[in-house]
Amino acid sequence: MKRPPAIDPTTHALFLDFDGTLVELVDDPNEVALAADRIERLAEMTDRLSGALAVVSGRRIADLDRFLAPLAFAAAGVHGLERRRRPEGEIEFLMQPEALDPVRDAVAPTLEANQRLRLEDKGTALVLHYRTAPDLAEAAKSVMRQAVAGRDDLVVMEGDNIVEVHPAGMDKGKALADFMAAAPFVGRIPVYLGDDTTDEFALKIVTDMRGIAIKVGGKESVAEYRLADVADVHHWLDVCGI
Ligand SMILES: O=P(O)(O)OC[C@H]1O[C@H](O[C@H]2O[C@H](CO)[C@@H](O)[C@H](O)[C@H]2O)[C@H](O)[C@@H](O)[C@@H]1O
Repeated sequence: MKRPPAIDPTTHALFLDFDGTLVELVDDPNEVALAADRIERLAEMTDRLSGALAVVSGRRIADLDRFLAPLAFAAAGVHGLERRRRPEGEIEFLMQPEALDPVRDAVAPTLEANQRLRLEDKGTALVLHYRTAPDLAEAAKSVMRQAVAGRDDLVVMEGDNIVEVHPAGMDKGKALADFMAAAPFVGRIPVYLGDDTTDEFALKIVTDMRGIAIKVGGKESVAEYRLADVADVHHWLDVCGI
């Protein structure tokens, strides 16, 4: 396992995935938690990086704000379909929730029949969770694939014990590249930390940009560097040089 190098607060920009990177994975998506001192540390790092720190998540930005309260951070939410370039800025929504109404209708009977599946409606994305019902994984994936059949404006994306449908054309890599094109990120070298398959889009872009791509955990990755788990991420954030 190759440990990441030190970070220079004057030349790097830091992008952090949320679930599985900053917070431990748990059964109930509403029950994740980050200790207050860890949130303070992120704010301190934001200051040292002159604002060049963003959370890049599959979560809605409103949900990230709830978990990171009382502070707020620059963020790309729902894999980039929501954007906020500065902590105090407005959230931009790149798609409207109505696009997913036919998918909501299509999955409703499966949810009714399989009540151990959990639907997370993020407005611009719909997620079926099967962490507590692994035997229903195939049913969840199948209903989502069928719901988008013939719709080239929607994609199915799989994550850690979830299957998600959202509008096509966006992923964490594209979101990161857009952030890197404008202040306060432009001109810096990107550093990205993420654990899941959906983070590979960003880890690839960062590798192409000759940045520092850091995979959290043991899954296969394009990333050059590794951290073992969430605890190791927080240890590294404390010693990384920012
Ligand atoms: O991009 P991320 O910040 O890693 O968000 C990815 C998804 O995170 C959440 O689901 C994951 O975490 C849950 C809580 O630990 C867990 O129960 C689930 O199995 C994981 O996949 C979130 O609920 C999703 O909307 C995000 O897309």
